Amino acid sequence: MAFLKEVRFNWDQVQNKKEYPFNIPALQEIQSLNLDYNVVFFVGENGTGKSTLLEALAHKCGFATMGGGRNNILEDRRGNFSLEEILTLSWFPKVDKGFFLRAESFFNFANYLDDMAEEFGGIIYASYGGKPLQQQSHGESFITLFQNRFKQKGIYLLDEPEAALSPQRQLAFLRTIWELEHTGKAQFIIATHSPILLSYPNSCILSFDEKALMPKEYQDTEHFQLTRDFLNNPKAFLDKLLR
Ligand SMILES: Nc1ncnc2c1ncn2[C@@H]1O[C@H](COP(=O)(O)OP(=O)(O)OP(=O)(O)O)[C@@H](O)[C@H]1O
Repeated sequence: MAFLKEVRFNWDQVQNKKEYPFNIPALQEIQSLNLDYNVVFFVGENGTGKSTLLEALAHKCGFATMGGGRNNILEDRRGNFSLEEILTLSWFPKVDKGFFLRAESFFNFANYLDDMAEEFGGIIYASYGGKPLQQQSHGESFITLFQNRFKQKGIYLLDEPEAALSPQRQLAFLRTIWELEHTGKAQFIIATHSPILLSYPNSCILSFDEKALMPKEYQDTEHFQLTRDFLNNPKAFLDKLLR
């Protein structure tokens, strides 16, 4: 269910649009962003601003900025979250549960759980499959997280969840998304480079590659087209690339 309907950007509060995080080209012309979909994807080339917007949304939702939910206090020491200050979120209904997954700092999140377990005991792992995430492979710990922590009604902000997942597990993850979203329990906003995840039906794909962030059809994404063309003829691609 789409809980977060819209994000408005209050650019009049920005003094210098040349400085990070206000200098992201795909965002600078945007006054409001329609997020009224159960599943929204952010796509775009590396460095186009997907994580920056996702982190600002996570911070605005009150989630731990290194990843986690509201009750986790794992903060990003980079501490630059000024983008969130110019965002106004429109909710209906408002939810305050959910999770922010950052694949790149998931190790820190697992460490954080271990520190908490030392202080409060193994009960800390109850929502994470009953054992330390560090004792599982990267991919297994992601699956454990999805299966055990992604149950509550809420908003799930995921930054490159495919990072640790095999193609088969990415397909399984599509099923996890479906089970939560089609029963009205969850809204997902996912930054991804995965053509498998992007195939999820009835989603909204927002492309950061355009002059201003805009929706794109799955088949029109570079992720789909490049992967399709490559797999249709890997040899021709490699002959051209490696000569
Ligand atoms: N703390 C920071 N200070 C200054 N610039 C930054 C900071 N963090 C990111 N940037 C820059 O902002 C731009 C957007 O970065 P961001 O991480 O949001 O991109 P992205 O689309 O998520 O990339 P990727 O697909 O590689 O994860 C990049 O040019 C990056 O170098």
